[in-house]
Amino acid sequence: MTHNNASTATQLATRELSTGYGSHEVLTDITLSVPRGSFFIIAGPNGTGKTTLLKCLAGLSRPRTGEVSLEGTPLSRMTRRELARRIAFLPQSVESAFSLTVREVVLMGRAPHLGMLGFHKDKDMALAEEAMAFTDVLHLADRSVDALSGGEKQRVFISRAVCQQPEFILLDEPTSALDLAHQVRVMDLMERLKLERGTGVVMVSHDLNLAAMYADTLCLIHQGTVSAIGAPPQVLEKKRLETVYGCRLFVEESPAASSLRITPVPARMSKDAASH
Ligand SMILES: Nc1ncnc2c1ncn2[C@@H]1O[C@H](COP(=O)(O)OP(=O)(O)OP(=O)(O)O)[C@@H](O)[C@H]1O
Repeated sequence: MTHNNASTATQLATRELSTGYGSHEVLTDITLSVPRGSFFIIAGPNGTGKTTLLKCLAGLSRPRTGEVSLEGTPLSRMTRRELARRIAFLPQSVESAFSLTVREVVLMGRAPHLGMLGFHKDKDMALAEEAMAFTDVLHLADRSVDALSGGEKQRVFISRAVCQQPEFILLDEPTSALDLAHQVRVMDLMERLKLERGTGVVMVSHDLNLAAMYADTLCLIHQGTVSAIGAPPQVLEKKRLETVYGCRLFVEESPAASSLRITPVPARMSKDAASH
């Protein structure tokens, strides 16, 4: 089922966003928007401000100037609870302080939706089961999260975000510690969330090849500003990427999904790269 267009009017957007830490300005004048039902990937070299941007989009950091808004309402005017109902954020690493079972962690996704007394209802339990099935962790439901592998844990925290039923899900490098099969699994899950539930997916990733295959919009950040934004083939231009990343690259047609494939070139082969 493809999500209808009614909700694509809902946008998570920044306008002239600038921010930093102390005297260090990290992001300058970032204006972008992500519609619901789209897959938006943020890439760029280390230390260029991708995580900082994602935290601003999640409402966890306030920009110094400019604004982040959801459906036209500035995040700064929304309560934490409302934000948590509408936007799920998965940081680079999630540590659980207590030894909780997978079901308990996934149920935590319902917290922003609970009534005054904070009791889970049958509906919350059913949504947790559904989220665990969607992310293929149902068979782990009664296991302690602490005793799971990195890939399994990653899926549990994605499951918690799915259970939250957010309009937007924001993920910081969710595939960086995963093997190839699990990388594709996480990307496929996000694609299903986008298509079946109309969720807006915003992901920070260093993997330009995955971005080329999955992103509707790729945003390349360089030195705190948007270097390029658009469909992956428009952004993944050899000269631009070599300038931004400061290395030689092969950029060629990939056999997969008629997308581009980017390969960094070892120094000993860099003469060959010039001709590609
Ligand atoms: N809490 C902080 N206090 C001070 N400086 C910070 C803080 N967090 C990040 N920075 C600095 O801000 C800059 C951008 O950091 P950020 O984590 O947003 O970059 P990034 O593009 O996500 O990097 P990476 O690809 O390495 O994860 C870096 O120079 C970093 O050292």
